[in-house]
Amino acid sequence: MSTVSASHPGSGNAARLEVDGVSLSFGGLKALRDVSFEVEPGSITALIGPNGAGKTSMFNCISGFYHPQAGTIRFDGTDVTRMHAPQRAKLGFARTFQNIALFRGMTVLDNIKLGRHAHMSTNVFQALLYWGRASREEMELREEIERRIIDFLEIAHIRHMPVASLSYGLQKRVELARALAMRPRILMLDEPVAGMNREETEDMARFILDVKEEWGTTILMVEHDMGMVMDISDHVVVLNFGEVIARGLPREVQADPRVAEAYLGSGDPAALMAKLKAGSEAA
Ligand SMILES: Nc1ncnc2c1ncn2[C@@H]1O[C@H](COP(=O)(O)OP(=O)(O)OP(=O)(O)O)[C@@H](O)[C@H]1O
Repeated sequence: MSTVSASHPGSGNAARLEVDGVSLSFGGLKALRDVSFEVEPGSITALIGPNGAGKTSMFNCISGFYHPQAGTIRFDGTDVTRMHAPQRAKLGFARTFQNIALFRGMTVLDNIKLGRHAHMSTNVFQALLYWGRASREEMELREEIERRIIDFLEIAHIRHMPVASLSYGLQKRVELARALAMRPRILMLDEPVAGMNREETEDMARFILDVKEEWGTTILMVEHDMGMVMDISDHVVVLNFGEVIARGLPREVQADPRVAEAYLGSGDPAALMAKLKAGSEAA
């Protein structure tokens, strides 16, 4: 397993996120209605719900791609609701994407290096200029961070390979590495195990838990794999038709008839448990 010490640059720097009364409409369609929840520092919170429930819309409001018409998003007490995505990245927001967003022709290491740019500028070209000006000490510090992330995620053997040559599961791991290179205070994972086989899913779940436990990073994820969500989350928030219908510990959410109804059309938690179990075993 990994050897990252408690003195890792990301440790002890977790942030609290508060979503308070957020509403978002697209024309006449209400994608989010008065959504409120908290993500505690150093915890894993999962945002779940059936297709079209509003999970991606919520994620985009938190990372700054969308701006809600009502409500407030606070990050360690700072109101970030009107801030743009690059400003939020500078505060410590980092995210991965549902469809992998890597430069496929570039090596793993170069992709991870691009994670740095969040703290320097708003685009890659400015980041490249910055590297030219950065002091030797800064460069050494960043290289140390990259080396530790690469060891941590067990990708040293592929660091000089082009991303396009890697399996899907490894590409997702490189995307996580790039997000970690931003030294996030909150890590937002958009369907981190979508499309993965069981072994890849278990590896990714282990790495996500390690990020929380060894770095203390606050983690918010959207994920459809219920087995994985229930295994590693501290807190689960359930959206349906843009509204929070349940939130709490994984076992509380699983036992909630409103959640069973949203997923199955009936309020039988036992049937939901059976479906989740079947889904996990089939994957
Ligand atoms: N850019 C947009 N323009 C118009 N409607 C949108 C836009 N983005 C989302 N919607 C609508 O808002 C609602 C919520 O969509 P959203 O993608 O947030 O749900 P989701 O829970 O992430 O779904 P899925 O699990 O299928 O990804 C849906 O009815 C969707 O069609």
